[in-house]
Amino acid sequence: MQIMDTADPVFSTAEIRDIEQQAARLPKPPRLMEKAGLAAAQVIRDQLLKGPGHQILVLAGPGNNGGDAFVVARYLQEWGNTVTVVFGGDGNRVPPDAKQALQAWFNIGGDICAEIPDGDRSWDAVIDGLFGIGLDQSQHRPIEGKYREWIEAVNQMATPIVALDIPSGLGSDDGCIYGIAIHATLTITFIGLKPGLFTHSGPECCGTIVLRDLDIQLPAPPEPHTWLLNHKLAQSILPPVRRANSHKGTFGNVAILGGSTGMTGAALLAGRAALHLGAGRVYLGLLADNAPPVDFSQPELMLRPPSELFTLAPLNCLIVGPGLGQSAEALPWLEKALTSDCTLIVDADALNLIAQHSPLAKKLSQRNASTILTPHPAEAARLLNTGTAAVQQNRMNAALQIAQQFNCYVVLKGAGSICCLPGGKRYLNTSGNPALSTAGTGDVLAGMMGALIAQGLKPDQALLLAVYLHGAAANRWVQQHHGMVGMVASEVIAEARLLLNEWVYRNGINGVKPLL
Ligand SMILES: NC(=O)C1=CN([C@@H]2O[C@H](COP(=O)(O)OP(=O)(O)OC[C@H]3O[C@@H](n4cnc5c(N)ncnc54)[C@H](O)[C@@H]3O)[C@@H](O)[C@H]2O)[C@@H](O)CC1
Ligand SMILES: Nc1ncnc2c1ncn2[C@@H]1O[C@H](COP(=O)(O)OP(=O)(O)O)[C@@H](O)[C@H]1O
Ligand SMILES: [K+]
Repeated sequence: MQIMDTADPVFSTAEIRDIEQQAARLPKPPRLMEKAGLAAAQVIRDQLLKGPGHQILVLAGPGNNGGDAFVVARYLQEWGNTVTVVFGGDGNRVPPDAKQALQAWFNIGGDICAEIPDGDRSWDAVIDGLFGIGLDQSQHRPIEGKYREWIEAVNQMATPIVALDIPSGLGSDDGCIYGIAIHATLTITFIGLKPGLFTHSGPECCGTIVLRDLDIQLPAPPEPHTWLLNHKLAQSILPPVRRANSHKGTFGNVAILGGSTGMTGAALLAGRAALHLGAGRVYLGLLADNAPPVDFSQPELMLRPPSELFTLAPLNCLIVGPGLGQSAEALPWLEKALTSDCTLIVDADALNLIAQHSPLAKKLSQRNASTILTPHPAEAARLLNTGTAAVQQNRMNAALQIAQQFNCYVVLKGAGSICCLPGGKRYLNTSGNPALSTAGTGDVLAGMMGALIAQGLKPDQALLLAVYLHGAAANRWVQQHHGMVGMVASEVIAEARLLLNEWVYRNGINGVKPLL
């Protein structure tokens, strides 16, 4: 199994600029702004407004994003709507393409306003063409003044908002909000997908995302380094259907090291997740003084003293961290885990201990077998010796740095989790929701990953499938419960098991013959 190479690429702002510049150097350069504006107007007409006769408010900014807005305004007006354009720039100082688009808007009798018209006029749609990928992301310059007021005003309207290219105020590379951002119903993005649409505040600001690639044909398009982790990709890395002639050894052994006093639940959750996602055998080594000898509601789990984990028949995956704690007692166990020769998943306090003890960090980066690190943003900050805010301001970069520093597979968790492979390839997860913001869901993710490794998936496959499946399980729960309140980590396990079975056995249950 190889991770499919037809996955959807995601491009940084620099890569999008490179594509634009290469297109401009073609013998017959495409008129990209005209194409972008027309494509967006068609989506708005066909998918949102569904016909003419609408009142539309268009916000146009000082750069080429404003140019796109003028083109959209012109088409929607020509197609029988009443369009009001509010323009914040200086008509003489806009870039050349935008100037042409503004002139074309004037040529059909269009007008511009300097402010959103007062009064209780009701709009059928607001088009946001204030800022696109040209938003200044270098100095964290916030949006202020009239642009801020306009964004505030339209966000408060109960009107659908369509963002052109990216919601204004959202960083295309990092998903950060620069002071304030448009909360769009629909984002029509041009040329390529951008990371900021999918991580940090991106999922909250973008609404539905539609890509219009503008059909740019380049002789040497840039090689993507980032892809979307979506349903299509997840379906390409499923474990195979089970052979009839199998036994528990076929589906591998997972062990979990953690569960100090007061935190045994974390290790139990990881163990239950590993069991329910299909591992053949699951062992737990609990550090707690009075560790229970058995989990009575999950007696299939094999509870052992931690030392026994290292004497077991070959392990396919060792998970260290859930409920491990940061005591002096935990340290030697972590050290032992780092020297193991099976695939290792390092989670929770194991990450915190590595951040505090440089010999452990060294051992980690020198491991021969594969290692997957699963930090949430605060754990990532400790590993990088920085603050959580700094990690969140550039999640893409933080994930890459950790992967490179420790030569590991990484998932940087949180809204729009970022998976990074040791070579630097990144995948942006599109599943999941805030119902997951509850204790224990990270332990469940680690257990799910371990189960997939035990069943034969490679570390990159197990990482990507577990992250997507975990979010998809939470999405399914939310649909069934009509909201996001009160899901508990154990419920993610049940939903994930159901989904995985549906995906693997979508063509029926192989090997089971109907009764005659
Ligand atoms: N260049 C091209 O070939 C194409 C560009 N397109 C559009 O052009 C956009 C990029 O255009 P630009 O590079 O002109 O950039 P934008 O139009 O996104 O923004 C740049 C303008 O915003 C101002 N600005 C930046 N940060 C600000 C802040 N925090 N507060 C206030 N003002 C701020 C800048 O001074 C500049 O005037 C894309 O997102 C896309 O919408 C599309 O038409 C497709 C083709
Ligand atoms: N708002 C959210 N949107 C999407 N996923 C989320 C959100 N909040 C939390 N999650 C996911 O839930 C899990 C939480 O993990 P973690 O913080 O380690 O929890 P714990 O340590 O309690 O097990 C991660 O997989 C994270 O990506
Ligand atoms: K915009």
